[in-house]
Amino acid sequence: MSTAAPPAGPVIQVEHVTRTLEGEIPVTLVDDVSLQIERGEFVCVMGPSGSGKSSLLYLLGLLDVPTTGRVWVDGQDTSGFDDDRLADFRLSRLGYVFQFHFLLPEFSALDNVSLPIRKLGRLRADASDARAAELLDRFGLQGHHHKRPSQLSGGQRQRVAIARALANDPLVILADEPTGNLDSAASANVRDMLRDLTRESDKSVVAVTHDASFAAASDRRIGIVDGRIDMDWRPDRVR
Ligand SMILES: Nc1ncnc2c1ncn2[C@@H]1O[C@H](COP(=O)(O)OP(=O)(O)OP(=O)(O)O)[C@@H](O)[C@H]1O
Repeated sequence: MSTAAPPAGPVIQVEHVTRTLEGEIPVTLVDDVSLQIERGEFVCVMGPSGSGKSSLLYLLGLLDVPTTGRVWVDGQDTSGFDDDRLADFRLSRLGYVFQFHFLLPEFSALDNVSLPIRKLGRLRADASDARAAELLDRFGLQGHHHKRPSQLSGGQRQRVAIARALANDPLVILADEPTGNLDSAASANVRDMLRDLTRESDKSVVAVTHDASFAAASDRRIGIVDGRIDMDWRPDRVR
């Protein structure tokens, strides 16, 4: 699968991004973070519980809007985007994998992957289903296309979720504890699938995780403490 994106510039760039929750006692979730995610990087975000990792991932993935600062995706400043434009950007350029799969329980695996393709509207229904089937097969789900999420194992469900995240050929996959509910064999499988995406294409993966094997497999480790970047390490750059 190829992406039509130009191979220039970071795929996500955030500058001086802060996210504050207003209230009697305001809470700062993300505190003046600036970073760039390059094309093809496998990035692992780590840090103590409650340090703001998920909050940062939501800002990178346009699932939340910063209180101050700017987020560029694919070279475009998203700060002036209205909700429709943000939704379109999420659907066409970004993919998400969460700890809980969030598959639609009443739909088959095939429909769960095909629905976002149909929603984007670039392919007809039959072509959307064909692409969904191809993605499921790629992740070893032959013979499971017509099963509902409840008829699949945890690892299989997460592979459907990865296929769904790839449905519209995104530039980046944002993953929040993608192996948090899986046993070690299924975790390794999901980790390798995400890593392989960054090796076979110039897609990037940003994964929030407590899984040390993710960090070992990553190109870059970002540490978050108290909503700030505490470490940003690329092993290949220090050799
Ligand atoms: N909607 C909210 N209202 C109040 N506090 C919140 C809200 N969302 C997040 N927080 C708080 O903000 C902080 C950062 O949360 P976040 O989920 O980003 O951390 P995290 O590093 O991903 O944690 P974990 O590893 O436990 O998932 C935490 O202290 C959390 O309790």
